[in-house]
Amino acid sequence: MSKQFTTKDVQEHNTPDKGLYIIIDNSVYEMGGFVDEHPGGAKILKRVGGKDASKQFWKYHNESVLKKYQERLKIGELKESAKL
Ligand code: HEM
Repeated sequence: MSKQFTTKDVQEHNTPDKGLYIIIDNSVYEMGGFVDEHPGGAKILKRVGGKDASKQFWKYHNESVLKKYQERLKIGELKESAKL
């Protein structure tokens, strides 16, 4: 089973130093090691650290980006109770 996170866990990881967690749909991604490589730039990613970035993600990317990077960046899922 994949690791479960609360929205609080995600909120507490909002800088590359602490770990830069973002939520896309109900999955949690750790972007700290990827910010400097992100083709869309580091700044825009840092701005959504600790937050749900689903809307922004789907605006600029498609499913193939997620498929390509999820093995490297995905660290788990949001807990059921955190979806409220
Ligand atoms: C798992 C998270 C993410 C991954 C793996 C990722 C990866 C990428 C990749 C590979 C590109 C190059 C274009 C492409 O191949 O489609 C890109 C472009 C971009 N990304 Fe991300 N990205 C992520 C999250 C985000 C988020 C959360 C934002 C906004 C807050 C963002 C904003 C952008 C922008 C603005 C571009 C440039 C689009 C363009 O030049 O047309 N990305 N990203």
